[in-house]
Amino acid sequence: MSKPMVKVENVGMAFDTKSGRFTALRDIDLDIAEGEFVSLIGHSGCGKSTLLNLIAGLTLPTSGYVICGGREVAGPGPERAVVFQNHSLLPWLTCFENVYLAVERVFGTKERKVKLKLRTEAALEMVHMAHAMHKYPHEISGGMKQRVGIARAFAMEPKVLLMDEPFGALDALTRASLQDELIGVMGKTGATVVMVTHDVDEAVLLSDRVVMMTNGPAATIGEILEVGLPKPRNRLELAHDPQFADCRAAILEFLYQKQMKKAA
Ligand SMILES: Nc1ncnc2c1ncn2[C@@H]1O[C@H](COP(=O)(O)OP(=O)(O)OP(=O)(O)O)[C@@H](O)[C@H]1O
Repeated sequence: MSKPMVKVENVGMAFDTKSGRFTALRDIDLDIAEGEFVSLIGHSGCGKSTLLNLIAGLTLPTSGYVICGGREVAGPGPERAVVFQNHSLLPWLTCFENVYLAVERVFGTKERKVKLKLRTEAALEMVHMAHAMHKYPHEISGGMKQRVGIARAFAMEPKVLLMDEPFGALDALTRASLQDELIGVMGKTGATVVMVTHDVDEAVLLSDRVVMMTNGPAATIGEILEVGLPKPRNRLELAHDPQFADCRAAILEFLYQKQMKKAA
């Protein structure tokens, strides 16, 4: 791998709780290349969000360090945009204004308003939300809100896009159409992405590599699967692809045999 975009080096994370110190993560080593799409998968509570938050700089590790774009992560920054499960749009702003606010924060000091508006519109068009850009969040569906959240993140042109179960709150059909849209957007932007998911099919469909985490406490990386399917991917074609089935089976085996046995 050429110089990684994200480097997680010997990271451990412990929380001080009422009942003492709780070690959530230990010995996490992970290099993510520029343009790579990596999913984090594992049983509930194993520490996927904790790891994503460490890369986002929302929390700092108790041991080891995280490097992004050659610099140590010491807090959140616009080069690492985060998309959460629940859109987190500001309810008093329209879709356009929600995206514009982020664009202005990142580019406002060096670009004119007309350019900022164009950036905002382009991001909303990319997720097919241009038609509803002047609507307020309460006027649009959950899937549409999530599209706006993704547009806002891409509009910031982050080096790394971090997504914590971005489609987890959506029904299966909306989720599938957003995954397909994300495949299209990825093809255009070549962004580096780290995504937390519980969905095995989603992980295989979208990822270059799937990082499988052991059960907590003191969770770590158990196995890493190289997906290797050519991109862009088409969900209908993959439904009959033996390589897709093998990837799926490898993850299921890790989650429901190897990890379940340990938990038992
Ligand atoms: N701020 C905190 N203080 C104490 N414990 C925490 C804190 N944040 C997370 N934890 C604990 O760390 C462990 C990992 O939590 P995390 O939310 O990262 O898991 P997860 O794999 O993302 O879970 P899920 O799939 O259910 O969202 C859990 O046991 C959780 O209770």
